[in-house]
Amino acid sequence: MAAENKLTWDSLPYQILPWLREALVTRGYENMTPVQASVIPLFSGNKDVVVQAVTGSGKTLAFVIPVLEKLCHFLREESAFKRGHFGSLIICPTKELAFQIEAVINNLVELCPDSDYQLKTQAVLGGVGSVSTDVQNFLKSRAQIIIATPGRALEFLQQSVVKSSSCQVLVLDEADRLLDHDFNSEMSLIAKILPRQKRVGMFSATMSAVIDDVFKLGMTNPVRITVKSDHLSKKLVPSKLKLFYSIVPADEKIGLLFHMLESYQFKRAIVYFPTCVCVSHFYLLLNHLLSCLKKKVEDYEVMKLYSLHGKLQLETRIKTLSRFSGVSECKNVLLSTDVAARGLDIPDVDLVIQLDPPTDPDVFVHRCGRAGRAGKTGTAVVFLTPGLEESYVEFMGLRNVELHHLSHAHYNPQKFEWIDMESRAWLLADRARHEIATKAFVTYIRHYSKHSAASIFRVSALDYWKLAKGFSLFRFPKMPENKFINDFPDGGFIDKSVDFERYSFLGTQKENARLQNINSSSKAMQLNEARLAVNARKEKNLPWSKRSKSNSNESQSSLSSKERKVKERLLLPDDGIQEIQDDWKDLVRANKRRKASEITGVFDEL
Ligand SMILES: Nc1ncnc2c1ncn2[C@@H]1O[C@H](COP(=O)(O)OP(=O)(O)OP(=O)(O)O)[C@@H](O)[C@H]1O
Repeated sequence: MAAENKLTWDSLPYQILPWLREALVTRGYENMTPVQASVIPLFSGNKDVVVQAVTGSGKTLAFVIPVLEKLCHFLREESAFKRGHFGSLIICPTKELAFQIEAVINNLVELCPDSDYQLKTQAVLGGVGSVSTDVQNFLKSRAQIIIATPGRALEFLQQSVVKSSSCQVLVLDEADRLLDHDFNSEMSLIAKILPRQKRVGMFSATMSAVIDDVFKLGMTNPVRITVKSDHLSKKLVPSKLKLFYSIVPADEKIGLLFHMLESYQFKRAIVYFPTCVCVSHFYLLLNHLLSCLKKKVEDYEVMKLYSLHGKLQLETRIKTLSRFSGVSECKNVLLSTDVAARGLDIPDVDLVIQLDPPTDPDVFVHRCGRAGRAGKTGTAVVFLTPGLEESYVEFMGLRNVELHHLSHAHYNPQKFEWIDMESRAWLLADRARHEIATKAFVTYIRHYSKHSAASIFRVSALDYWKLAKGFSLFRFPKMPENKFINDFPDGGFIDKSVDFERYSFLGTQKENARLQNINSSSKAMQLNEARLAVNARKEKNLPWSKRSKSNSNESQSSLSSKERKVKERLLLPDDGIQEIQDDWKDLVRANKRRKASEITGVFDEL
């Protein structure tokens, strides 16, 4: 990092522990960054701090150094923490970030020659093993520094053998995220469990809404420290990070993305998508398009794609991140949800592309901030669709985030028509791909409805035809939003040439199940027809006054009340019981999954 004004470790108003100073220099941190110079003396002393500093400015060391110093001082006086006690709790919103913080600490601690200190860390993470395993490991290792995600941190603290009375420091990394409504209740309970006599540090690049919560966490005399990109500007992003927007119709986004990934010079890029299924769909599709290019162009410069989202196993997520960050001969591109938006420090990410702005404008700053870190240059581009979304530029300007227009003079949409053709052929080859694309489309719309800037991002104003084309859909799914679609086609069929009766799965098991389903549906239809005929005959024999009542009872009774509600919600035309039952089953499954993911943590939604 460029040392502005040479802030050496010796220029601190007190002397940093000699082993730590040496370890820092050995690890390449010759000088302090501005945020470290401002925070360390206060937080190592007796102040609680609320720190807002631009992405990539070195906030991690700004809390890691005080944490290590406090624990070393404690250990020097008390020689050890009692069994079941710990000295510091660092909470962050994602597992990836927890591992990253743990690595930064261990990287320094392993250079500590003084056997008196023996500082140890433990990651305590939701969805990883059980809390009782965490406790067993903790009692065995006697780790003094716990790095945890909020839900598991609370569970851990609630175990009777875990004693929090010796906790000296509480750190909230990405504090604004930890104090928002998703985690607020856990954080309040954690604050009640921890002793009052502790230092608290809150860190983030965005701190819009946390100030009211400061006192809830037991901060007695907090100091607010704000470090902007340079002293004169109010900018919330690093000065070497250039922010751009491009106006792109929804059906041209993938073409333009391809163009940029092909023609831009970069080492590592992160492309953000709104939901896990969107990442899965576009990861598969883009990989296919890349393989097409490799066949067409002989010396095509290979680009490697990676996908990351919260529905992947933790092990896969960690492996993906390490491969994406590792040495590579070619350009590396990570397709991700917001699971990689905050805190991740991946070397040499120099390009960030957002296919859509995030629902929370603060997340925009964090996403962009994966590039242009530690004084390096970076570029971040967001795609906006023409119409209402253009006002996002002004909206962000009011938040001191200045976006510049990026035109793509060398981009010729016609040159990318092959993408539409290849995508179509690829989807037609396997009905499963169309199912994923459909799910991605639905989750996209659900996600779009959650934008906090609701006047800019209106579900009713979306261009559904172009959007569906962007997802390569052959048929609109049944969903309440269909009422917003102009000239909604009969049965939702967009591409009438696709015969859905014959549209098959590549996998034999799925295809057999589909064929069986068709078979049993047609049998059910025959039975139903027979039943209707019997009913019609019965009705003929009924007195006239009772006819209509019995008719309505008949049609209603074949559906359960829940199914009826689903039918109403889906605005279905009266097109068969089987489909309603399928939709109902899907909804029940989705609800179960949602409940399960609520238990494992909100970030699993990403
Ligand atoms: N004193 C220093 N000298 C040189 N490099 C540093 C120094 N402090 C931190 N860095 C490097 O700067 C990069 C960014 O640091 P860090 O991840 O702590 O940023 P951050 O402010 O927490 O960012 P974010 O807001 O995105 O979480 C890291 O690669 C880190 O190694």
